[in-house]
Amino acid sequence: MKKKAPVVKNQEFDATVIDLTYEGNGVVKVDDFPIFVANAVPGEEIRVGITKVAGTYAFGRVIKTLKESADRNKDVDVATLTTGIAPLAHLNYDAQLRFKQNQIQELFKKQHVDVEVSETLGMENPTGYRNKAQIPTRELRGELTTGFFRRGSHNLMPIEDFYIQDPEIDKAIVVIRDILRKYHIPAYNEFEHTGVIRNIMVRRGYYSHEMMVVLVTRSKKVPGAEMIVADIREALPEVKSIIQNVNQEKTNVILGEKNNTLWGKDVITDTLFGKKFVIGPNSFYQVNPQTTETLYQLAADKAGLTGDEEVIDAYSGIGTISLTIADRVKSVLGVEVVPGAVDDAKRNADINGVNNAKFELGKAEEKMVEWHEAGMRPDVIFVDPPRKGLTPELIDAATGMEPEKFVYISCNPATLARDTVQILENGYHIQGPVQPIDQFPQTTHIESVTVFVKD
Ligand SMILES: C[S@@+](CC[C@H](N)C(=O)[O-])C[C@H]1O[C@@H](n2cnc3c(N)ncnc32)[C@H](O)[C@@H]1O
Repeated sequence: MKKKAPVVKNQEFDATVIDLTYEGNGVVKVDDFPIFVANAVPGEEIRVGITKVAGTYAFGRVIKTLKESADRNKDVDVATLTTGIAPLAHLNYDAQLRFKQNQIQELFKKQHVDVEVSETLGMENPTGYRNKAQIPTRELRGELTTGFFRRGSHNLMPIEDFYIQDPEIDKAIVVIRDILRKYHIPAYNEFEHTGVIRNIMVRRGYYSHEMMVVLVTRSKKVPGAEMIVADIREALPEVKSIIQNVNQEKTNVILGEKNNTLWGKDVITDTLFGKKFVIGPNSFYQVNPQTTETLYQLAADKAGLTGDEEVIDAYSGIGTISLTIADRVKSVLGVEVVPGAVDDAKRNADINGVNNAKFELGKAEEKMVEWHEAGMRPDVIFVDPPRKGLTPELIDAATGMEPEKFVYISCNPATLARDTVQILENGYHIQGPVQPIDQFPQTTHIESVTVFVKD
């Protein structure tokens, strides 16, 4: 029989925070029954108020902190902590880095994989790093408002300082918001599926300072588009590209597939390792330009490239890994599922005069099987999948091609640890420690590089 919850809604009591969840919530327990509390740091003593009781757990809030932890970050305001933009910001940066190393260790342990995990490589200045913002807009008090959703909700909280974004992007969001207000452009209403502007996306090249503005709209047309474009150009001279992206679906996915360039170029450029990259609106580009070079350098070094290798770069995006390693290998073949990103990758190879890199459009899990069946024998395979990780078919095909090295760049240690079990079963072992790199400070996201070598 299900045990009755030992707490009820609105109950208050004092407790010690004993742990932190993957989502960054503190954990307190009553008779072994877990209660998840936002903005609570392990070691702290708090007065908890129960906000919701579910079957086997409950949620609570901090009513009062009775004893503060030395790991608490005091340099962050309440608004940032209330939104979901920086769910680890209540921890000081050292504690965040330890949390990430520890998460990876725990997830491997759960899979019974014995592996060493190095200390997380962190940033010197771990705020204001994001080169891309995707800001939701909603009508609040009769006007289009920008901000971020409160944690675990779709209630927009108006904020102007997004804490982890490039401050120039924060300023641009406010400017664009005010221009849209000036022309009375209605924001999206997700309940009624009405309104015009769903999101404002801004991307800014870290080195180039080129800015792209994408207005994501529910409607096919943007009323007053010409005036809006003129005002944005005048107010934000860094803007090189203004695009309308149409998303008419009832979905949480931000971008639709259709883009309409309202003014300027259809891409912006940025630089990595001295190479130039064009980046289109739908293309993935690492959001932390300051740590991306470290990440790629590490992956390339760990692969021990000598110049003779035939390489596969699965999940190749706009070709950043392929093109930054191209002069250290014989050839590289990328595969990527987003057509615009493959176009960008091909353009990037041309721009940089790289002629030993090729890119194919397709699902990595299908292409790898095709290439395996065609008898391809790469020396090194890099994989850099989205959070859902690899498929069993991809792992079988990749290991079946018997590369000497298999370099796994992961943004989700849970799927990394899961996939590792199969890679090890298929005749590979882990070389050296897993290296976490903090691509996403203040958030619970964890990036790492793991190298597998053929037994
Ligand atoms: C984490 S990003 C890595 C991109 C690139 N390696 C980089 O560092 O910029 C993952 C990429 O995989 C692509 N992708 C997602 N699912 C895919 C699939 N099934 N097959 C191929 N590519 C896929 C995404 O569009 C995205 O560009």
